[in-house]
Amino acid sequence: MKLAVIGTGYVGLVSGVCFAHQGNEVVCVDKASEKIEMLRSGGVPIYEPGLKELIQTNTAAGRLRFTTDLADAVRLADIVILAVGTPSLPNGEADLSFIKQAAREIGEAINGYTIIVTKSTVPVGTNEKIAAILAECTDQPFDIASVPEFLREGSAIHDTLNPDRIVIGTASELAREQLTALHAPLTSNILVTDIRSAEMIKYASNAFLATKISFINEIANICEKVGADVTKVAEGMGYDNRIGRSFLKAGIGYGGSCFPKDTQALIQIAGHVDYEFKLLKSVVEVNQDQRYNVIRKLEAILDNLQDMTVAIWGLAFKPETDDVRDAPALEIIQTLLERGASVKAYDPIAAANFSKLLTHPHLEYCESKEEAARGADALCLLTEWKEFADIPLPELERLLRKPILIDGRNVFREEELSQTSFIYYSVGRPSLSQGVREQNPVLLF
Ligand SMILES: NC(=O)c1ccc[n+]([C@@H]2O[C@H](COP(=O)([O-])OP(=O)(O)OC[C@H]3O[C@@H](n4cnc5c(N)ncnc54)[C@H](O)[C@@H]3O)[C@@H](O)[C@H]2O)c1
Ligand SMILES: O=c1ccn([C@@H]2O[C@H](COP(=O)(O)OP(=O)(O)O[C@H]3O[C@H](CO)[C@@H](O)[C@H](O)[C@H]3O)[C@@H](O)[C@H]2O)c(=O)[nH]1
Repeated sequence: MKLAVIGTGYVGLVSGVCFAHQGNEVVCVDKASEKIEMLRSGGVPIYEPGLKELIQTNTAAGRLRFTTDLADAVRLADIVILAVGTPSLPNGEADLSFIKQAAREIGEAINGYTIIVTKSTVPVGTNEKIAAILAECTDQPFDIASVPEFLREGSAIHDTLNPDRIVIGTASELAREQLTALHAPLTSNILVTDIRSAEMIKYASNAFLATKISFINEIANICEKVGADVTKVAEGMGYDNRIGRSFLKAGIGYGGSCFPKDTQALIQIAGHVDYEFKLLKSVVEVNQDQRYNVIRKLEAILDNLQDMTVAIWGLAFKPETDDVRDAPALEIIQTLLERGASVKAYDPIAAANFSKLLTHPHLEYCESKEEAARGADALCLLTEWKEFADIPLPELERLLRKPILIDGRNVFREEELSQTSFIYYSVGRPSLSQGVREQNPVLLF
């Protein structure tokens, strides 16, 4: 099939490349000419394991090309995939301006029957608005479909080539047939729904996963007070198939380009139909507060952060990505700086993107984890990059001025810590934190 993919962010680029890899003829379009130039010259604007190689293979095979000319790509395509951004507006609603603009441009370009598929995450009812915009711009025949994307950054190619399910929301029999044929090589688990249900499936899925994370983070906070270990609690819960093991890792809360924005957008979607989504509001509130536990723990040990030097390991919102959108590290570092600390930060991949968001006279970006730790009064681990877990703890202890380690992702194990004199706080594992070990909680019931 001939596909045009509009937008070369994570979703557009990865899905375009993967569809090409399946043997389709794909043109990826972006209005950002610097991205297209980079892609044409063999570069990749995002860090995603395996993506560069897959782009090279499929470009060389002549199945994949890149352009800024949306009209040309759309004219040649049987199926047009919309994968532009839907960022948050200040009130939390999804900003649909990129979607509407792209829909107008597509409408003006289509040439013969075309299926327009929305992969961007959009509020319920948006695909109908897209259809209305298209109809205003063309008298050519078209159908629309909502095919939400579920890939995760860092494992985007694997997720796209091995999806748990494909959801196709459409009212058109022809679109259903063609889109089922397009996705059939990826999975047999294809669910066809009406358009509004498909749009809702995406938000409900992200909101549910975010709820699991806030739930386990609250359990972790209670574990710290009652002397239980959240990693054991999560393991014990996860063996129950009705609960499942995934998304029960306690930490500093979720970040990234999706959960924060999509939870806020769903609260707004509900609000527009006069429904207060109380549970999801609490999920967001818990998540927002969770990252400040890092600061609270530091202050519990150091008392005052003024003139302290704090090392930060990890800036990306999760490992294996250079994406720093809504990364918890941002607010944590800003708070440290506001409280008078100096910060030495290191991330293997994401520092360049992070430094576009935050510069400060007391914030230094370091070239290695060792450089960041050297001479610091405390170290906070915020992203669980593998290289952090690999460092021998006695070596780390020698680098730091004070052996204080706040592990926001529960990376280190008791056996490793027992050979050191670290004051160690993790998340929901009180038996490992010296501070709590010294004052075992008394349970009055
Ligand atoms: N990032 C993810 O992991 C992920 C996963 C699933 C779903 N989503 C959803 O997919 C959508 C895209 O997310 P992303 O992170 O890939 O986006 P992004 O913001 O990183 O990239 C979007 C791209 O679209 C381009 N663009 C905007 N308007 C255009 C136009 N008219 N013509 C051509 N190009 C245009 C922009 O220049 C940009 O490069 C969002 O709705 C997001 O919620 C994202
Ligand atoms: O047990 C867990 C799992 C994740 N996280 C955090 O949650 C955030 C999101 O992680 P993840 O879901 O792995 O990454 P994303 O790339 O943001 O993917 C989510 O958002 C995408 C965009 O909508 C969806 O397509 C994916 O299905 C959905 O998992 C990160 O900050 C993680 O550190 C935890 O704290 N604990």
